Amino acid sequence: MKVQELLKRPSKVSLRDRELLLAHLLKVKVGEVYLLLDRHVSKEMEEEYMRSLSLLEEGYPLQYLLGEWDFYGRTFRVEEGVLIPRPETELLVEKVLEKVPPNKEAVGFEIGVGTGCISITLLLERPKLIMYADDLQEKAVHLAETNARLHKVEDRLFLKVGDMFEPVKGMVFDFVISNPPYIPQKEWAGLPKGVKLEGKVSLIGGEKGYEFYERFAKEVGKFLKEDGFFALEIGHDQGKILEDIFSQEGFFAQVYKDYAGQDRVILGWKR
Ligand SMILES: C[S@@+](CC[C@H](N)C(=O)[O-])C[C@H]1O[C@@H](n2cnc3c(N)ncnc32)[C@H](O)[C@@H]1O
Repeated sequence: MKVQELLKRPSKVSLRDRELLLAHLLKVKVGEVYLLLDRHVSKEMEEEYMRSLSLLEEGYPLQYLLGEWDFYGRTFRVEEGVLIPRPETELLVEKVLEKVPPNKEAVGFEIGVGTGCISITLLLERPKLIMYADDLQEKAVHLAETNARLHKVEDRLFLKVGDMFEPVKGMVFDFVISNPPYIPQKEWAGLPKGVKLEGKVSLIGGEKGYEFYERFAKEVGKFLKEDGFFALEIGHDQGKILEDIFSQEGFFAQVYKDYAGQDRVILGWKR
């Protein structure tokens, strides 16, 4: 069977995802699939393609099938149970890059490192930066270590398993960053099956959804230098409530919307 026959097989999986899957199996870049349309594929590859296609049709995430996904123009390993990097999170990275000049020697801390896509991107964009990062899940910390080695920043990323600020007690930072879980518990049941594979601990923020920020707001002040700041990804409708929470704890806070016009990032400073 030829590549073009595989690609033409009717499926409810989008053409783009089928191209990505084929590129992965053929070990080429996605743009090169169309140069190989006349290539014959082995029986094994045909079977693997069909097996993968069935999984995708059942809602299994393409990213977990591929074992990798792109964030900010770079490729990161991904694994079930750890959040797949999202394009929306690039805005959080951009806001921090705007505030940390390219040659500044700064030290940052990320809570909930996941794949490591945020910290590793910041380290690659800012060569004098040092990052500390933690995650409740050991699996995430191991994955972030793998990604840090892949991108050769392992000597500037200090990782620990731990809860929120516990692994960095007594330290102060130029900034603290996080893309925490922020979905309310009641929405869990309605999430697509594939999204649930990213794990409750990655996604669910508590009954209200914003419990992480309430805890964070009470503690972050102790971990920021006088001119330090924090930057957090937030849910599309959480801007107002979070501005109030941070203002009550003595911070200036500003909400930024994403390209779809939804609340997406909050930045804050000590007053
Ligand atoms: C939404 S995911 C973000 C992952 C990654 N930073 C990203 O943006 O792709 C949230 C991560 O925070 C971790 N997490 C949740 N609560 C935490 C806590 N209290 N302390 C440390 N990590 C936590 C989860 O295990 C998960 O990996």
